[in-house]
Amino acid sequence: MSLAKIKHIVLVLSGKGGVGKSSVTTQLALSLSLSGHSVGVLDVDLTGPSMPRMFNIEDAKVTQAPGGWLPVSVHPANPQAGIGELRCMSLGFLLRGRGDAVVWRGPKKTVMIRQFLTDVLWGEMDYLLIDTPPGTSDEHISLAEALLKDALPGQVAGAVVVTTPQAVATADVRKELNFCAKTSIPVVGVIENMAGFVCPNCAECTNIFGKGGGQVMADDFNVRFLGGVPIDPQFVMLVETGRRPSYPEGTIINGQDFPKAQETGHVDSGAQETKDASLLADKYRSCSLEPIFKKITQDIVSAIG
Ligand SMILES: Nc1ncnc2c1ncn2[C@@H]1O[C@H](COP(=O)(O)OP(=O)(O)OP(=O)(O)O)[C@@H](O)[C@H]1O
Ligand code: SF4
Repeated sequence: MSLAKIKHIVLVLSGKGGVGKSSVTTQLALSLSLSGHSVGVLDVDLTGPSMPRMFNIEDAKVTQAPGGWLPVSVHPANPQAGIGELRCMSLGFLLRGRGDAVVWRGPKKTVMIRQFLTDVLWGEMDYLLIDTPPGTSDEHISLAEALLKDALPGQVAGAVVVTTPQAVATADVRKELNFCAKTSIPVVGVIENMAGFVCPNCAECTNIFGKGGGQVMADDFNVRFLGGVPIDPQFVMLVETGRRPSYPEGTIINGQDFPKAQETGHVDSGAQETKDASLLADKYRSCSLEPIFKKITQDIVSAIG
């Protein structure tokens, strides 16, 4: 099995679309890699594969080697800088055009998911993050069955469930947590995304959708609450244009002063700055969400052991 040399497999789930599951997967991957772990990201959201866009590697091609597909490199390891390598495999690389969509029926999707689990040559990796489609579809059941059948004991560390402050009040997230219970996939924890908004004018974080629902729900289900992540327009800018985030002086996020990106020594070359995948992790260091994900990944790493 191509997953044999992966230490920990983590699924990223969300009750419904658009809550930021792929953004969370991206940031977990960057954060784990910035703390020295080698990370693979497998995008099995077959109807809307977004990881190539998130990592700014949309034009990359997957190479077919004798034993299977070689995942695309987002960046190599840099041991001097304490950065682990990051690789990605997605159906998006196999589609011909950026706007192409997959309109397969269930059985074909099941076959593709199985192939992704068996035919990608990951090699040795500390973490494999699997970005799943929203909801609890047949694809999730196929994925859970295939993983639990083929994975080594203890290799499937569990699921990170992503929600938003509004979604915690709905049945979707609860369905997701019930799905984990039924399929015997442990819940690593819940992340509440879009918990507040970082104003680009004054950099103050305002909890426009309320706060604390994720914590309450995690308590109800007796699972870990990993933290709240505000909406930061600078993160969207980083993904969409590849430009390094830069904040006004005195940025306050989650009640704390955010260290000024300008002080980290970068020179913001604005529009001249081009999309460069090798610099994504470096630019992410200047994002207000980076310290939040650093703390979340530390909690995940210590929970998984
Ligand atoms: N914390 C955040 N701050 C700023 N923008 C965010 C945040 N979380 C998500 N977004 C943005 O919201 C949009 C939807 O996010 P994303 O694609 O991650 O959602 P998803 O749940 O994976 O959606 P899908 O239904 O396609 O699987 C993206 O443009 C993303 O950049
Ligand atoms: S948070 Fe402050 S600067 Fe931002 S829009 Fe509101 S009032 Fe204006």
